[in-house]
Amino acid sequence: MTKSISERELVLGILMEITRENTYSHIALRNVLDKYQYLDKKERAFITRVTEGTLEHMIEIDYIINLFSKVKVNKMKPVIRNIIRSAVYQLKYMDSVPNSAVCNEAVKLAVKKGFGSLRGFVNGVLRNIARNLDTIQYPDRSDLVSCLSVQYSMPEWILKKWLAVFDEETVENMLADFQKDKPITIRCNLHRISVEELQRKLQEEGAKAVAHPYLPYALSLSDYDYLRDLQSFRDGDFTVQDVSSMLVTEIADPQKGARVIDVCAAPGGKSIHMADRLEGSGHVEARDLTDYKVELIRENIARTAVTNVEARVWDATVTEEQSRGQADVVVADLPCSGLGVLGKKTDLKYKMSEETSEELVHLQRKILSVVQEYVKPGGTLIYSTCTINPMENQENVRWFLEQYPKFRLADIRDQLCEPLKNSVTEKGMLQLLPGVHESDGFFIAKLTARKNASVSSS
Ligand SMILES: C[S@@+](CC[C@H](N)C(=O)[O-])C[C@H]1O[C@@H](n2cnc3c(N)ncnc32)[C@H](O)[C@@H]1O
Repeated sequence: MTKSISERELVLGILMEITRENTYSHIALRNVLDKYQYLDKKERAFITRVTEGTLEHMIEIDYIINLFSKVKVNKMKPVIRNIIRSAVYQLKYMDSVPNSAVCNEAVKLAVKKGFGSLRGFVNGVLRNIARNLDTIQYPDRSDLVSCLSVQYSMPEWILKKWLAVFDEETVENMLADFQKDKPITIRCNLHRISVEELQRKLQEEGAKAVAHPYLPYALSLSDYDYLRDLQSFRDGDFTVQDVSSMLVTEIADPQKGARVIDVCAAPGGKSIHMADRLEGSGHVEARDLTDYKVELIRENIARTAVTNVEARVWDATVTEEQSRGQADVVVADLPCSGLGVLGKKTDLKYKMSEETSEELVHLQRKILSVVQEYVKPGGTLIYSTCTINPMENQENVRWFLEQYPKFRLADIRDQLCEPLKNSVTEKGMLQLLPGVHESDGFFIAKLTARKNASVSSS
C-alpha cells in the first residue's frame, strides 16, 4: 500500500499543533499514534523520536539554524520553521538517517505543503548545516546561563532560578538527566497481584520489569511497544506512576479504615495508591475540577478495580462544608509549574513562565487554606508538587505553618529508604532532584494537625 502521508509529514503536523494550538506534546503525539494505528513499530518509533527530540533540543536547534540562515528562526513561516527544525534534529542526532535523505525529504515536504518557492532556501540552509555541523561554535562557560541554555535547551529563566539555589554540578546533573532516555516506573497494584507474579507476567509478555531501589512495589518497565497492548496493564495489575509520586502515599501512611480526601486527584495515581494501601477498607474521595478530569479518574478506578474510591467534581478552592474536620488524610498534590518533570513533558519548559509559576503560588496557597480545614485533629495534610521551585515548595510550607500554627511538619525519615533519608531537608521536607535521585523532580511535606486543634481554627 502506498501511504498518502509520510512519517515526516505527521511529525510536522504534531509540531504545528503544539506550537500553534498550544496542545501538550504527549497528547498531540498520542492522538496521531492512536489515529494511524496501521503504522509499524519502526515508523511509530521514528515519529516519536523526531517529535520529542526536536522539542527536547529546540533551543540548541534554533541556535544552529540562526548561525546558518539569513532569515532568523522567529521570522520564518511556521511550516518552514518546523520542517527545518525537525530536519536539523535528524542531522544532528540521528546517524541512521543519511544527510542527503534528510535534506531531500525536507524539501519535498516544503513543496507538498505549498512552499515550492522556498525549496532552494530549505535545501541551502540544511545542506550548509549538514556540512558544518562538526565545527559549530557554542557559547562558552564564561556566560554560564547562555552556555547551559543552548547545550541543554533550557530556558534561561529556569536556569537562573536553579543556579540561585543549587551548585553548578547539581544543575548540570539535572539538565543531563532530563535528556536521558529512561524506563518508566510502574506501581504494582498489590490488591490484585504480587510483585513477583507481575514481573513474571510482564516477562511472558516480552517486557522487562526491574525492581526499583526506593520501594518494594515499584518496578522500572522497558522493552514494550504500546502500553495498552500489555494484558497486565489492561487487567489493572499496575499503574504507571513515578516512584516520587508513590512516596506520597508511603509518607502519608494512611491507617486501615482511614478517610482520605484527595483534592486534586486526576488521573488518580495517588488516590488509587491510597485505596490499594487501605486494602479495601476506609474511603478515598478523589476530586478534580472538571468532568473530563474526573472521568479519567473513573477510568483508572474501573481498570484497577479498586472498590474504596469514589471520584467527584469539586473545585478545591471552594470549601465543601461537609468535609470540615472529617479527613484522616488530605492529599494536596497541587497544580504546579512541573519543573521536575521536564524530561517527560518535553515542551512544558517552553510553555511555563516565571509569571505563571508566581500565579500558581497564589492558587496553591488558596487551595491549602481551604483544604486544611478538612483535616481531623491529629490528621495529616500531605502537600506535594512535581516541581523544583522553592517558591512553590519550601516557601509555601513556611507560609502555611505561619498561617496555620495548629499544623507542624512531621519527621518523615522513618518512612523513607536509606538512600533518601539524607535528602530530607528543613525539618521534614523532601525535595527530589532528577540526576541526583532516581526519580522525577518532586517535593513532599507532611503536615500534621495537633490532636487538640479545633477543626475550624485557622
Ligand atoms: C498534579 S495534578 C494531580 C495528579 C494526581 N494527584 C495523581 O497523582 O494522579 C493536579 C491536578 O489538579 C487539578 N486542579 C487544578 N485546579 C484545581 C481546582 N481548583 N480544584 C480541583 N482540582 C484542580 C488539575 O486538573 C490536575 O488534575
